[in-house]
Amino acid sequence: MTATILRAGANEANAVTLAARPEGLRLDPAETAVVVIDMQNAYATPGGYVDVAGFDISGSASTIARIAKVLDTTRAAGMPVVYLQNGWDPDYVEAGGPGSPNWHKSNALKTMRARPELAGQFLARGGWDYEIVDALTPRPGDIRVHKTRYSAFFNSQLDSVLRARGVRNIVFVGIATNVCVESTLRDGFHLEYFGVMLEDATHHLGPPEMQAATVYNVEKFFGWVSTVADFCGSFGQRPE
Ligand SMILES: NC(=O)N/C=C\C(=O)O
Repeated sequence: MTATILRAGANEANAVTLAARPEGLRLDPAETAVVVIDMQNAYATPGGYVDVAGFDISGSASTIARIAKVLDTTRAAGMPVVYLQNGWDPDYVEAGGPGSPNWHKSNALKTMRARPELAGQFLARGGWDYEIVDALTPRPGDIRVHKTRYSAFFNSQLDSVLRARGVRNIVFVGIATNVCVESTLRDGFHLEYFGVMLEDATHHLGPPEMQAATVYNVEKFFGWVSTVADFCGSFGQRPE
């Protein structure tokens, strides 16, 4: 850690120092939220969409356990927990038809088209695949936001939910590092949010280089990278 950045306008008296790369950050908990990206059965449970589509989800159990620790610390510190849930209505109108690139690129939609016996199973609101994994079930006071594309800022309530609470700093956890986490952190950057990714509370889709590539992108261009231990150590010391 070479330097420490205090976000302009933040309340220094309340700020907490978070070890991060490329610089440490001083963050005011009153302006900080944890955003949980897509910790749904689809992405983190055997039998869910990405498992059936052939991606390796062997790292998801340890990721879930580390996210649970982050959320305990976040709630105890009085900071908002915002859960994103990726998916569409049961008729898949929100997925877009052939006129949408999403229709062509979504591996959930492609897998269901290739295997008609799976039609309707993946990422449909109201179904098991869409639900948050049991171990991370939202608690009273947590916020759920639905999203229909990789970036959680696109056509969703996320920006309004955060701005209404005065949030300027977003700590990201979830799956997948290289798809929805990175897309959302990038869009947050362009909306002037300070984005921090907890690298060991995220998990990639595809080969391990994908995790490393996003860590590089975030650290070098779009935000800051920290760890679960550093986050819990810093924010866990605040009185409830
Ligand atoms: N949550 C994600 O990162 N999703 C990635 C792929 C997909 O939803 O098909």
